[in-house]
Amino acid sequence: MRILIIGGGAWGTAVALAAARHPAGHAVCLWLRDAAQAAQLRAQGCNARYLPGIALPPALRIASGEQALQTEIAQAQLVVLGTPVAALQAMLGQLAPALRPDTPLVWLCKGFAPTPQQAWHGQLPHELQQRILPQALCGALSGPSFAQEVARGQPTALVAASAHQAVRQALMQAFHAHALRLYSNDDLVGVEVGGAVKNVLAIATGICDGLELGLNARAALITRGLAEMTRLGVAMGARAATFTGLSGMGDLVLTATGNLSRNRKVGLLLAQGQRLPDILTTLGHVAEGVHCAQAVVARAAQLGVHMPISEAVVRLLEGRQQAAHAVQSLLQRDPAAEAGHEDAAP
Ligand SMILES: NC(=O)c1ccc[n+]([C@@H]2O[C@H](COP(=O)([O-])OP(=O)(O)OC[C@H]3O[C@@H](n4cnc5c(N)ncnc54)[C@H](O)[C@@H]3O)[C@@H](O)[C@H]2O)c1
Ligand SMILES: O=P(O)(O)OC[C@H](O)CO
Repeated sequence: MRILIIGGGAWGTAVALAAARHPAGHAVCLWLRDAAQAAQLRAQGCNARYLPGIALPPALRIASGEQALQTEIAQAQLVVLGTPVAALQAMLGQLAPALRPDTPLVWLCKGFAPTPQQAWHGQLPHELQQRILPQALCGALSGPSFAQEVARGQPTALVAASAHQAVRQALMQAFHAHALRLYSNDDLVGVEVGGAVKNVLAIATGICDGLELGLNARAALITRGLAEMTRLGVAMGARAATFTGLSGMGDLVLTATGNLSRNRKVGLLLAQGQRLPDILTTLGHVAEGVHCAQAVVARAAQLGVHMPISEAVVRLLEGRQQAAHAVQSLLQRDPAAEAGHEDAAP
């Protein structure tokens, strides 16, 4: 299979590695927008900035430049977009001239478009795609997955999400092997909402742990976070069952508790009193929850969905509230019933 992965950050590179190591012997190309970085990857045989110490197999081709991109897109049997959500709108436009209508197109990003000044602010990846490439066969590869672990070949389960069977099958053929296990799901909305909202909730859990509120508080936050993620997803047309799966609960647990998470790290450092711009500078990687928290809350408000944890994260990120006050405001809310038990009035 001929596979093109666009974006040489941590996750794009890890996914390219997984495809290149597949026993079927796929022909894999990793395309980077930065020609100097591409040359460095070729020269050093690893992606020293994003995945230091992990060797790239010689068979993995590294490409750069607009002409090479258009040629690779036209020849690919699967195109994978590994860039952050903020780059998706532009990337979809770049793909348009060469993408064949029967070539499956899949994105790896997790978030809502964080572009307040644009009309598409707060849209999910598939909503952007529907505006720009409405005919394309699309989907997402999501689920609990730290790039470093996938790159090292450690066991990981992912979700191949698409309404199109051809896309789910292409993903299985490309990646399912050895330590990487893929599960299919046709609820793309649910998978995208889970991937986006878990980042915001991981910031909240990082704050909770950074303030040393305890393991009980962490479990409460994750569980109630899952409830608010599910409420938003269902209001947007997703199936509730998706949120109990890998791209919902699975990714929420990983990102909220795993110290490899950039979003969790943002929360831990905010709890120490560090300033958000300083945190983002030292992080050196994208933390999607920071960029899309406001969009999550705005989208929820439009739909009349209550998301108290995400709302508290937005107040903190915008500097409108201190962490300790956000905790107080969450604890002081009125008693409520658990989801599915609304008749059991408090
Ligand atoms: N790192 C992980 O463990 C992981 C796992 C699953 C999903 N994701 C998701 O994958 C997406 C990418 O994350 P990452 O970890 O690779 O980020 P990263 O910060 O490691 O790298 C981002 C990469 O995207 C590139 N980029 C940015 N704008 C671009 C553009 N317009 N065109 C081409 N390239 C562009 C940057 O140069 C950089 O190489 C995010 O949405 C993230 O939530 C990450
Ligand atoms: O490091 P994070 O917080 O961006 O999370 C990475 C992945 O999305 C975990 O599945």
